[in-house]
Amino acid sequence: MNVVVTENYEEMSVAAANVIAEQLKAKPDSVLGLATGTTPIGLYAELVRACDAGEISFANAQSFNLDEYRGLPGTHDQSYRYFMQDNLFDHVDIDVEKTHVPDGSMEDAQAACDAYEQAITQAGGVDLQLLGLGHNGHIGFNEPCDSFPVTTHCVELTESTIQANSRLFDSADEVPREAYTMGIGTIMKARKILLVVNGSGKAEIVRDVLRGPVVPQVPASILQLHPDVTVVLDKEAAAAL
Ligand SMILES: N[C@@H]1[C@@H](O)[C@H](O)[C@@H](COP(=O)(O)O)O[C@@H]1O
Repeated sequence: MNVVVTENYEEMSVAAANVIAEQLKAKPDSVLGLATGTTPIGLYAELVRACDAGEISFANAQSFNLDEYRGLPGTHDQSYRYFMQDNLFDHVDIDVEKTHVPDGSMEDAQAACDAYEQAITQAGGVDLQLLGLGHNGHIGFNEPCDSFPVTTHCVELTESTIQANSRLFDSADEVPREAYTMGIGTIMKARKILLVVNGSGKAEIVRDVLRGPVVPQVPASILQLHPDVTVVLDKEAAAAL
């Protein structure tokens, strides 16, 4: 595991964006696994800048996002599809047809998840998967539980995740209770993984993830077993290491 500690959020964002930029330069038709949340907003802004400047191109790339709220159409301003359009897709040269986010408006959870898993396989798998980290160690929406979920599935969100994400909705009541997410197995199949974390509030969970035992109660701890992981932290998130 390659752990990079940066001074602040801006440096973290640039360092992480550089990993994605290098991937695109080495393989223009990369399959990128993308993430939402507040953590990658600066990283996406840096990718938009690099694309504008002609340093990188997404023209031949494909993308698969980690997760989506169940029940939110892509037009809802808190859906992850909307987030991706707003923060990245609308501002770079990616073909929107080649961008994939689980379809939160599909009622049949099993069908939605199976179709997504199949689409990833058909694309040849993910070359580089970007991840943020939940306060409880979740990645995507793989919440702490008793065994690692393997494939894309429907999850019930924990109360702590609902509370954490409620800041983006008008109230906690409006946060969907379920989501579709890639499984831990789906994530671990990515050829490379890039985990990005900032802020003192995540220092302890970063320590548990990187230095603690590999247990499904800390879902991201499984990354210790992946052969090619880069972790980019700001110094606050790295404080307990
Ligand atoms: N499903 C997303 C995760 O993919 C994300 O990594 C996490 C952390 O979000 P933030 O970066 O806002 O702390 O929150 C959400 O629950």
